[in-house]
Amino acid sequence: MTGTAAEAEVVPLLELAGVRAGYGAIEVLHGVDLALRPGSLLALLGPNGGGKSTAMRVCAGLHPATGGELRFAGRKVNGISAQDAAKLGVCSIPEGRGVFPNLTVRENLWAATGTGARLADLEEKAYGRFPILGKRRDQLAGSMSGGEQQMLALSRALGTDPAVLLLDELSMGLAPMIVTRMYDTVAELVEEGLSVLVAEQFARAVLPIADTAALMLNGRVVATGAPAEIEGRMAGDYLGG
Ligand SMILES: Nc1ncnc2c1ncn2[C@@H]1O[C@H](COP(=O)(O)OP(=O)(O)OP(=O)(O)O)[C@@H](O)[C@H]1O
Repeated sequence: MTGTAAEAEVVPLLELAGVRAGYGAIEVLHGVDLALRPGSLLALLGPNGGGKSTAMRVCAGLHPATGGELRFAGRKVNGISAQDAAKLGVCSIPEGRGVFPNLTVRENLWAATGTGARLADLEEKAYGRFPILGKRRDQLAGSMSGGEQQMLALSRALGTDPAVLLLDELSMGLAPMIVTRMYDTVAELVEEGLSVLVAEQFARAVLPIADTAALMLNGRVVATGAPAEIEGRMAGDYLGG
């Protein structure tokens, strides 16, 4: 699904062009190029510490770029706040899930109504997609399994009706079967038109549903292409079992 002239003309919904970023004096992104086409899934792969999370945080307006351009639908949005990125429809589920452990499932969904969504609608969608959440509606999120928490995080994110979903290490701490189930849901969302950027160390989990993959090493995207092509370029270690 890559490489045709028609696809090359599509304006990416979210784009990093030569983006640099760091922590204090230490630069960790050294000119990152990434382009998320509308209605597609881009898998950002690579080993620990390569800069995937930092790139995701730049995309969400949570971390400043010190160079290059962050673009949304072709428009430069460097310096955008997380709130303004959310208003543009960029929603992120950070590494570690981003649910409130001391709130119940229902209260967690309620906390996502700040954007104007109705709790009843959020519940209907969440429990429709993940019936187990309906059964756990009065349970504290922190006492649920990792997979259930991830389902809740995803339901919260979808409640805001995002255009772009940023998922950082969805597979972390989850059993392989649950990871497959979660990525099946993500694939359905992409079918429905959502654009998704996934940072994932466990490449095998996401490659089957990705439209495009990018390999990040030491703060640089060293290859971008069709999933099979990128899989071929990756050392066995990086594929994560
Ligand atoms: N808050 C921080 N302060 C200082 N350095 C940081 C901070 N967060 C990340 N780093 C450093 O930036 C580099 C890139 O980290 P980043 O988390 O973006 O990589 P990653 O590819 O997502 O890896 P992981 O999957 O382990 O999160 C690493 O060397 C890391 O130690």
